[in-house]
Amino acid sequence: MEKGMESTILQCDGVTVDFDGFKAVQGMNFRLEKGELRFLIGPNGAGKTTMLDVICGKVKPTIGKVLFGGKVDITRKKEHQIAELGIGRKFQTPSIFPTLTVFENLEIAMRQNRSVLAALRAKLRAEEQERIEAQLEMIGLQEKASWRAGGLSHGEKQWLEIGMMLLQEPEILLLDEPVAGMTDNETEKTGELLRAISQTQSIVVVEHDMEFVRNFASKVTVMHEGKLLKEGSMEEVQRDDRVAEVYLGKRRDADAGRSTA
Ligand SMILES: Nc1ncnc2c1ncn2[C@@H]1O[C@H](COP(=O)(O)OP(=O)(O)OP(=O)(O)O)[C@@H](O)[C@H]1O
Repeated sequence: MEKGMESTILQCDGVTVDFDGFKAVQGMNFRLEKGELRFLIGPNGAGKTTMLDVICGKVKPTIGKVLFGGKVDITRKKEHQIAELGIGRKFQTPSIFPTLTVFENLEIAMRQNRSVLAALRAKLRAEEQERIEAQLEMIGLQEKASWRAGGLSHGEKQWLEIGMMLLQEPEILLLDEPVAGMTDNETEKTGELLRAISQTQSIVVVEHDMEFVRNFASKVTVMHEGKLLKEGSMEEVQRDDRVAEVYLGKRRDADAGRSTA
């Protein structure tokens, strides 16, 4: 989709999550446009992961709405129904089949409705073979299609899992710290992969690696104590005194902040 024709794919209105009296998220508003690569940042315990959990249906908000595609309120739907609607979640630890090849992992992901054995036994149609090959190219693993997935590097395993998610054709991908533990080179490649994906899909990334965010974010959402603290470009966010305060734990001198911004 052209950037000028963006429209809202996800809208969270006044989301509050209460864990036995503790409000992990409080009145959070969040809006994601189609084809956006959005970064969700904030100090430890800010509520970022809980927001992803709400969007994918793992956690139910006590108050608030989550509208997908402008009309469906998904807060009452089950996790698997939300996944079927087109919201894919990737956790930090890869969930690949280590003893199967890279290609077989992608094959299984494409045929998610069948059992592993049935998926591997069914003959691939030419068009399915092409889809897997295109996916291998996108995640940069064409040369390793016949490798056992368990033998891949940490970064490659993450890309394989992203490729597996993409074969399920989600409209939104939710990623939790995708570059944690990656080498600089792998981190750079991951940023480029996410950019490429955002040509056709929308992505929300929870991230602590600020250099990665600086290099790849156009819009950043900052959370603090369960609330929206600031939203804007990385430059705008970095200039904000309240953001500096929550990250550094002290108030930055406002004048000094302005003169160095
Ligand atoms: N199931 C739960 N029960 C009780 N409290 C929880 C639960 N899950 C999270 N919390 C608390 O909610 C708050 C927000 O947690 P969350 O994991 O969303 O923060 P975060 O911003 O993702 O932090 P981090 O960057 O450290 O992963 C934290 O104080 C956490 O301890």
